[in-house]
Amino acid sequence: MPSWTKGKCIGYCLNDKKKKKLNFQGFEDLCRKRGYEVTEIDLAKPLCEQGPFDVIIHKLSDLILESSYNSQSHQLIQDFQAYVETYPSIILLDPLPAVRPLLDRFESYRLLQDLQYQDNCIFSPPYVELNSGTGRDAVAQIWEHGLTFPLICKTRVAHGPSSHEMVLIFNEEGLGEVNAPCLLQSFVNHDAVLFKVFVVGSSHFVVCRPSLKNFPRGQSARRSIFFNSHDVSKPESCSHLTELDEATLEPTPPSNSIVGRAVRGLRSALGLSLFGVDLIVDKQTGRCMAIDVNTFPGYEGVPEFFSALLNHIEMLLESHKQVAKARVLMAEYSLHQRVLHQDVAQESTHEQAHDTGSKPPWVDSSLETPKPAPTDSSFFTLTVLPAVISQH
Ligand SMILES: Nc1ncnc2c1ncn2[C@@H]1O[C@H](COP(=O)(O)OP(=O)(O)OP(=O)(O)O)[C@@H](O)[C@H]1O
Ligand SMILES: O=P(O)(O)O[C@H]1[C@H](OP(=O)(O)O)[C@@H](OP(=O)(O)O)[C@@H](O)[C@@H](O)[C@@H]1OP(=O)(O)O
Ligand SMILES: [Mg+2]
Ligand SMILES: [Mg+2]
Repeated sequence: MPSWTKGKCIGYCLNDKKKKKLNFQGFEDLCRKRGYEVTEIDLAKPLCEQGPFDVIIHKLSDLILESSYNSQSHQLIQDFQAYVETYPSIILLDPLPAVRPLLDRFESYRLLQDLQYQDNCIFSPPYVELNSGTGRDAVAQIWEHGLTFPLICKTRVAHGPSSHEMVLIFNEEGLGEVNAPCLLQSFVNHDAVLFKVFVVGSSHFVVCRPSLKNFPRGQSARRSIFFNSHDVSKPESCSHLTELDEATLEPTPPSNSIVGRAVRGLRSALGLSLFGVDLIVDKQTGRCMAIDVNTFPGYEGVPEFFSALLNHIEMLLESHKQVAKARVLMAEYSLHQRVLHQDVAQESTHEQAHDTGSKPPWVDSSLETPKPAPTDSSFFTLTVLPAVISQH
């Protein structure tokens, strides 16, 4: 057990369903084996009585959403946010302001479009946001934005059981059956295969899942299909909607380079450590399309999830330690500079040599002549700090 993990405390805050699905006890056991303390956080009790924490892992999506209409949830979120702001040394996976955009499809799909502008290798199907009324009110926009039938309708809210209720719409008539707030997106044929990319810090893992089958492009007389996304794209999903009508070859998975570009682009746009992105390969163009981004997803099919998560935490702890060290060094340096300036002032007054007796940290005592001292504090801000930070 490395000695530096001793006494470090990892707090977590997950609902019962998430703990059970992840088998989170396995993660707790792994952490304890490596010398960490692990504490389950009870948001109803004062946080300062439960810590101190070095790391907090959470999925507070339910509470964040509830906080917009429930004063009790609002208070709990405020208290949590105030606590982590009071102790900025806590490593939070992930910060609440970074999580929020992924709970709203309007925001997350805008992010996907930005990604397409920045890197024209990662596409996302065209869509229209519906703020009020029914889909009928969006007909003009649908044509204007170049959307093509069939359309897939998704709720604006991206988290929670009802957020997975979707509709496949085959004609303008069908648009009358869906209500705002929702998003209408072109359906893209992709041979019923979904590539789920699960991200943990700088690592990512790709798993294959079933997905919706192909449909003829353009308007048709078909009636709309209402479905739950968890019935089509979970590992165990078994639905007539995922059975292809024609025999086709399996699509070629997106290349490592494309997946890597999508992950890097999203990681820097989102500022999250734990997220997932769903990719499909457009049957017509062969382009890789991002169709969904999720905060702290299930990582089902990723046996390395716990070790990747703990490795990521250890990398962050180490990097915090280095930054803290550099700060101490910088403080010592400025203090020494001040002492030196005082001495120089005194020397010029008394016109005599003066030795402070203390050695600045950059003087290597094993050498006969001291290394030249840096000339000003910019040495640290420009050289030492960036070097330390860039290593992490
Ligand atoms: N534009 C699209 N074209 C083709 N199929 C799509 C498209 N968007 C979604 N799908 C299909 O619908 C399913 C659900 O869509 P999406 O991933 O957006 O829903 P979700 O409920 O947010 O999923 P998750 O459980 O991953 O959060 C996908 O797994 C895929 O099979
Ligand atoms: O983490 P939760 O339990 O809340 O559910 C998440 C679910 O994971 P799980 O079904 O394995 O648990 C995820 O599935 P995968 O992408 O991993 O397939 C995905 O559907 C998220 O959108 C869900 O988040 P929510 O809709 O709740 O925001
Ligand atoms: Mg999805
Ligand atoms: Mg989703």
